[in-house]
Amino acid sequence: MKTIRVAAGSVNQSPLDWCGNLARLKCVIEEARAEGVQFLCLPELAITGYGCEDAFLMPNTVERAEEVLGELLEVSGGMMFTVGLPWRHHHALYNVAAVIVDGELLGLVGKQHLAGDGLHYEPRWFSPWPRGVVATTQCLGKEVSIGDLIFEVGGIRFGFEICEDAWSATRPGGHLSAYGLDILFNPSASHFAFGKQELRERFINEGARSFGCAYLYANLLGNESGRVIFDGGPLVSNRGELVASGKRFSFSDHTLVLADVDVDVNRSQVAATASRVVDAAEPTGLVRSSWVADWRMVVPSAALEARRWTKEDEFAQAVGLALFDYMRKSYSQGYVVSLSGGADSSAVVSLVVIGLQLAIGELGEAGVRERLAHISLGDEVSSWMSQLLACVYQASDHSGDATEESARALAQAVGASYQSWEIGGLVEGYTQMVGGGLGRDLSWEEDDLALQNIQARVRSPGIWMLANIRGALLLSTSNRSEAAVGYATMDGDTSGGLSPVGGIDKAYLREWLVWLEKVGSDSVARIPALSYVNQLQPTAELRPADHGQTDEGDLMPYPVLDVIERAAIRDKRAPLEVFVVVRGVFDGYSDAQLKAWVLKFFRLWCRNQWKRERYAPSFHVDDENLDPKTWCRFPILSSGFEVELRELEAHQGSL
Ligand SMILES: Nc1ncnc2c1ncn2[C@@H]1O[C@H](COP(=O)(O)OP(=O)(O)OC[C@H]2O[C@@H]([n+]3cccc(C(=O)O)c3)[C@H](O)[C@@H]2O)[C@@H](O)[C@H]1O
Ligand SMILES: Nc1ncnc2c1ncn2[C@@H]1O[C@H](COP(=O)(O)OP(=O)(O)OP(=O)(O)O)[C@@H](O)[C@H]1O
Ligand SMILES: NC(=O)CC[C@H](N)C(=O)O
Repeated sequence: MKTIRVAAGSVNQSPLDWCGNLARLKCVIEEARAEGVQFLCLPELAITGYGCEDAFLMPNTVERAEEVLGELLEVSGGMMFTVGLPWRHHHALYNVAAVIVDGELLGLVGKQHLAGDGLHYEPRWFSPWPRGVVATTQCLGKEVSIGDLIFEVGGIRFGFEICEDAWSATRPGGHLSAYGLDILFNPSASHFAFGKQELRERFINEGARSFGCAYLYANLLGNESGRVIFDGGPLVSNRGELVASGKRFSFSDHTLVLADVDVDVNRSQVAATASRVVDAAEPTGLVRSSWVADWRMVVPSAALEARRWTKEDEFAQAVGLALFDYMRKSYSQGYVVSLSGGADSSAVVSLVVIGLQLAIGELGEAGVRERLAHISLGDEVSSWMSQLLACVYQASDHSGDATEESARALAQAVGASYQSWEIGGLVEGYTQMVGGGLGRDLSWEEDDLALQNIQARVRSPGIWMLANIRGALLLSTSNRSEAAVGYATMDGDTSGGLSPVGGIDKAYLREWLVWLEKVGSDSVARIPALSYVNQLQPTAELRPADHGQTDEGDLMPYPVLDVIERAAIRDKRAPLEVFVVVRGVFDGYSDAQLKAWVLKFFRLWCRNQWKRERYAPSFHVDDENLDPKTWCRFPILSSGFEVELRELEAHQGSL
């Protein structure tokens, strides 16, 4: 029996936060040491933070990262760990994992497959390290190996797959395993998306099974740089079986999971695999160290977080954590929401509440005070919500009692501060002023959009003013479905610094609110006061009540909009193909009606790219994202699929 103790740790880092990032790394290393860990995996680019953007190109960034690495050497006595940083070699930048063993830097492993799709832009800054190439570099005043390396430390063989490396068909574990692997390390910076942890578990288990080793997976944690949420949730698999899985969406600075692995058992199983391809020669990139980890005689243990994740729970916890982190990392005093009592603003309020409740649940009162040290929180925990979240209902002449009741009930139930303002006089003032200048009275017949938009815009200055006074962030409430078709007033209801539900569609938000009212989970408490909003039909309430305005009347049913949007934008189908898709999904509508909605979608989509460019940053939750800065790019000016739409319009008969 030869048992080693391995661990994977997640850390909540911030880009370029040299002192904070170092302190958190030291903390997790010390905890691992106290637990007797011998081999520890820490995340990709954890020294600098993953989201440094073009600051990766600053020589200062690489120099500071090297200094931090030097400080980490000093706390590496008696153990091996790996941590990620950017590194320059031959005037190119590489994304590397440093391997540190008992006070010595053994080498720098280069990432071979750069992440360049979706919200990842690594090829903008980094070069991929070529397979099979090994070189030397000067780091911390000494010559060390860099490149496609494999290590033998105290008789334990280990190699690396750095995040995207493991997502590729040509993952490095395949060729490394020919030389015999005891451990494969995967330092990662893998963004949250619905259902993605299951996918990670699949390739981690599969790697560990087919390479016959222990697989250590360490992801980053939390809202690191604004938009992207990292799950945390470190994992250890041994020969295909998940043996340790850490908390996802933790509010702590770090999480750590341990596992004891019997190397002898793994090796004999591998030796018994007749189909295994073995390379008897030494690998070119072999780096050896004589440091010997103490062998243990302990029965392998496991630390599994056995939890089935629903999409509802993932959404609540990921965005709750993202909002909490955003508040503390932006040093703001809390949040302000213009609360209409409708679905979007109610969802935004609920997510802020969930974030604070989860933080209190996990960190306790003292822990939250420490995390929000820049805020002088009230003596009573029960007063915190009203201190950190202010909601304002802003009634116009067209607002209904039902929405005000819904807004008030929610704010009171969650303990947020609440007030109600009248904006009718301000709307009237602008209408008179502009009408006076034009020399005519404005009317709904002639000036419909302008009269709608002025109400949404008049709600903006007061709520911004309140945000300024409270030193708080104004949250905008736009959802992804509205963003797709520009169904929002720019500088009106789009006002705000952060858009928590900008990445999620309206139909799902409404389902989620029902779940939150009626179901909840072990971690996320129900909010029964959402019963009011869940009974309302979504409406902008911008036209007089007798116009019977509803979002779906102005646009189209949200479920249809979602299917069109997915087919057109995520799946990149042409208008006629989109029509074929929706026709296959919805048989209750006529062809003429569906065609009209597809045409409307494309026209509004093309016309409103400029609005999407101007939305406040939102959180990434899936691959249907429309954020032009990170995910979905489209020209602001274009012909708007003129020819394709004409063809669709003219199309008759069977398809
Ligand atoms: N390519 C371009 N680049 C830069 N700017 C461009 C532009 N095209 C138009 N514009 C500008 O945009 C203006 C029009 O945009 P904007 O003023 O935002 O308004 P607009 O898009 O015309 O109308 C807003 C729509 O959103 C709906 N809405 C508003 C508020 C709340 C809700 C709700 O769901 O609660 C719904 C409302 O019913 C209406 O259908 C133009 O006057 C022009 O100045
Ligand atoms: N009466 C109001 N009081 C305060 N804010 C309002 C009011 N009406 C609209 N707003 C602001 O404008 C945003 C957009 O309006 P919208 O009607 O789309 O709200 P909503 O919360 O999405 O409700 P719905 O589900 O009815 O669409 C709201 O989320 C809110 O921030
Ligand atoms: N940092 C990375 O290499 C991330 C890429 C990987 N496909 C992921 O999303 O997890």
